[in-house]
Amino acid sequence: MNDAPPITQLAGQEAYAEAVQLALDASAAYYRDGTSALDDDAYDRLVRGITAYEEDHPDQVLPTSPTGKVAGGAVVGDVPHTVPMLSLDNVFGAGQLADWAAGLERRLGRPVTAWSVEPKLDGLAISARYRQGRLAQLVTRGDGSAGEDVSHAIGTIVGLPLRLADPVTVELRGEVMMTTAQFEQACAKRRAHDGTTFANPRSAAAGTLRAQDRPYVCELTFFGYGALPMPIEDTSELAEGLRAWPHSQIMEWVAGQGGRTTAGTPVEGVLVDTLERVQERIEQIASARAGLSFGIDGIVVKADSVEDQEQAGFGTRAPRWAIAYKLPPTEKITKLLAVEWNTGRTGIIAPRAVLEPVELDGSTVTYATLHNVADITRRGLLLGDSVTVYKAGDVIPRVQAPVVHLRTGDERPIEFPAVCPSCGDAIDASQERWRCVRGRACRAIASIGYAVGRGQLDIEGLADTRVQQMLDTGLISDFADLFFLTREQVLGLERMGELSTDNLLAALERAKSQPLSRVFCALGVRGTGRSMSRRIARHFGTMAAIRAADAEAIQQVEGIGPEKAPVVVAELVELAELIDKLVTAGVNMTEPGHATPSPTGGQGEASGPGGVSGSGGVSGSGGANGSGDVGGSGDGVSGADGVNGPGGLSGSGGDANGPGGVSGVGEAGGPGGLSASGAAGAGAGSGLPLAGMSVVVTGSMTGALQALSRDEMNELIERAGGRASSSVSARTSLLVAGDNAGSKRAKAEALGLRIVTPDEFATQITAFL
Ligand SMILES: NC(=O)c1ccc[n+]([C@@H]2O[C@H](COP(=O)([O-])OP(=O)(O)OC[C@H]3O[C@@H](n4cnc5c(N)ncnc54)[C@H](O)[C@@H]3O)[C@@H](O)[C@H]2O)c1
Ligand SMILES: [Zn+2]
Repeated sequence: MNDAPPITQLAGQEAYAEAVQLALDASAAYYRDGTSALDDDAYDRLVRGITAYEEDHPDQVLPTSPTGKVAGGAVVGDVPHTVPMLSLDNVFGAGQLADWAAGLERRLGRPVTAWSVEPKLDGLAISARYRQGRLAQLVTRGDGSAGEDVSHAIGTIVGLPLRLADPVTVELRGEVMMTTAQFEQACAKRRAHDGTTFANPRSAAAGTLRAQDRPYVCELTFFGYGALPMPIEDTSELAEGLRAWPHSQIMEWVAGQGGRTTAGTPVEGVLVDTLERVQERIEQIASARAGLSFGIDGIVVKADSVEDQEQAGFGTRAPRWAIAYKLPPTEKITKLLAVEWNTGRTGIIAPRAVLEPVELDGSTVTYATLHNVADITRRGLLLGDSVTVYKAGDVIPRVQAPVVHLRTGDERPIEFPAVCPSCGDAIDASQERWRCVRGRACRAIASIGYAVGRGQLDIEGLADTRVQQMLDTGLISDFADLFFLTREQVLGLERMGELSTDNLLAALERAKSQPLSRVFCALGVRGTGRSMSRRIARHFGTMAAIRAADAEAIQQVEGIGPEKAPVVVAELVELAELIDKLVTAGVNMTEPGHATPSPTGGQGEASGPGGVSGSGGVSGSGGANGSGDVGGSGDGVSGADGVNGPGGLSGSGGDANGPGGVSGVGEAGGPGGLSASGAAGAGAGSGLPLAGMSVVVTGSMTGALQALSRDEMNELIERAGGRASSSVSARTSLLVAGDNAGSKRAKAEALGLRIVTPDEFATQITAFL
C-alpha cells in the first residue's frame, strides 16, 4: 500500500534488542521531560521496525517491547484512572482510513451513525478532575491505567478554568500543550534563567507540566476532547448525560462550562455523515496546519454516537471507534553545521542556517531561516548543535531551537560578521535587523546581474564588471536605468567600442519585449524564482494585474501560500519605482498569449498554458515578435493585428483586462511568437501533453535534451503544460531519469512511479522543444 510510512529495518535479533532499548529510553525521556534523543519521526520509524520484526519473529518478542502499550510501556503512575486513558491507532492515508472505517462498519454490522473529525493536538494527555465545579486534581496519562499527579500546574493552564460554570463534579480529558507564543515566552524565561531553551513546544509542555521546583512559571494551554462522570458510577443527571450524549454534544457541554475546546479555531471539530466528508475535512485541517498557532500532528476521526462506540469497544492500547490520521512530520532534529551571512537586496544582513540535509514535509531541507543576530542570541544557538527544524507546506524552514540535552561539549559560538559580507563596508547594527551602511546600493550589482542574466532579461554583453563600471560612474543605479542609456553614454565608458555599444543597445532593445514572466523574474522578488515567476505571469497576464493583487489574490497562484503571499505584495510595493521606470522605458508588461482573466480573476486555466507555449516561441525566435501594436490600449493583448490566432489563442481576444498601468507598453511579443511556433497548435491547456502532471528531472540529459540546462528543462516541462518539481514524492507523475540518476530514481522506483529516459521524454514533448 503506498500509504505506508517509512520504517527502520532491523537486521537481526541483536538489532531488535537494541531497538527495543532505544525506544524505551526515548519514550521514558519523552514523557518525563521531553528530552528524548529522537524526534517523533525517528521514534515512529523505530517502533514500526520493531513491530515488523516481531511479526516475522513472534518467538523473539521481548517483554519490554513498546509495541501494543500505552506510552510504549516506559511510563508509570500511582494515581489510578477511573477509565483507562488510551492511545490511538494510526492510519497514514485515505486508503488506510477507508480500510479502517470499513472494518469498523463490519464490526457494527451497519454504517457509522456520524463521524466526528477533529485535530490531533500535539501535546500530552491530561485528566482534570473537578469537584463541585472547582479544579481539584490534574493527572497525566501515565501507562494508561494510572498516571502521575501534576496538580501543582493548576492555575498555569489556559483553557482549564479554576471553576466551571456549574458546580459539577466531573473529569475533563484533553491535551496540554504550548501555543507558539507560549513556547517563545517559555524559551525566553528559561534562557534568562540558565541560558538554554526548549527544543520544541511539545517537549517544553512535557517538561513544564511535570516541573515542580522551577523558579519561573510557564503558561500552558488545554484543549479538551472528552468528559466523564466522576465517580464513574455516578447517577446524577449530568453523569447520565455524559454517558448517553454523542461525542460532539459532550464537547459542546465542555465549552459551555468554560473548558477550552477546538471550537472557534480554524480546525475546530466537525460532525459529518460520510467518509468522503471526513476526507474533505482532513484535507482542510491538513492545509490549515501551517497557519495554526498550535501544533497538530494529525486528525482524529471518531464515531460520534455512544451506541457505535460501545458496540465497537476498546483494544488494550486504543479504542476501536477512533483513529488518528497521521500527517507528515513538520519537525525534525538535525545538525547546525554553519551559519552563512548574506546581504539582501535591501541591504539587510541576514543569517542563514546550513543544516545537515533532512527530509521534511516532502522536500529536503538544507538551509533554514535564522532571522537576525538577536534571534540567534535569544535561542542560544551554537555551531554544531542538534537543532529542531520546522517546515510545513510552503513555509520557509526555520530553526526552532537547539536540543540542549544532546550537546556534546564540542559546540562552538556562532561568529557574527564585523563588516558587510557583501561589500566589506560597515554594518549598521542599531536595529535588530543589521544592515549594510550602503543600504540598497550595496547589492545593486547583484540585483542587476541577476536581472540581466540568461533566465531573466537575457541581455548579452553585460558582464558584472561592466555593470560595476556603470554603477561607479553613476550612469545607472538599478537595472531599469539601463533602458535609458544613450549611445553617447555607453560609448563614453572606458573600453567600450562602437560595435559593442551597438550590440549592447540592440540587446537592450530586444530585452524590452521579453515576456512578463522574465521581466517579473528580473525584479528578484523574494521567494519567486523562475518557475514561480512563470506561474505568476501566466496567472495574472499583466504586470498591472499583479500589482493590483492583494495577498489573497496572489495566493491563488499555485505554490504560493499564506506566508509567501504578503511578502510578494510588500516587495512589489518596495519595487514600485523600479517597475514604473521599466514601464516608462517601454519594457513589455504582458504575458504573451495570456487569455484575459475574468474580472474576478482566478481563471486562465484553459488558455494559460497555450499562451506559455507561445512565449517559448518568442524567446526561441529572438526578434520574431513585434507584430501588433497594442500600446496604451488596455485592450486584450491578443487583439493585436496580424495574429493568425492558432490554437488556444484565438479565444482570448476581446475583453479588456483593465490593466490601467499598461499604457505605454510597446509591442505584444506573444501573438507573433505564437504563430511562429507551430507547436502551439496544442491549443487549450488540458490538451497539452503534460497537463496536470508533476515532472521531476534527474541525472544527465542526452539526445535532443542534452544541451538543456535544468532550468531550460523546467521551462520546457511548463511549456508542455506540466509542473516542474525538484523532489520526488507520491505526487510526482513522471520522473525523467538520465544517466547517473541516483537517489531520486531509487525513490521513484520504490514509490512505483513512471520513469522515462530523456529520449522517451523528448519524443513525448517534441513539439515543444
Ligand atoms: N520522540 C520520542 O522519543 C517519542 C517517544 C515516545 C512517543 N513519541 C511520540 O508519541 C507518539 C505516540 O504517543 P501517544 O501514544 O502518546 O499518542 P498518539 O500520538 O499516538 O495518540 C494518542 C494521543 O493523542 C492525543 N490526542 C490529541 N488530540 C486528540 C483528540 N482530538 N482526541 C483524542 N485524543 C487526542 C491524546 O493525548 C492521546 O493520548 C508517537 O507517535 C511518537 O510520535 C515520541
Ligand atoms: Zn554592503
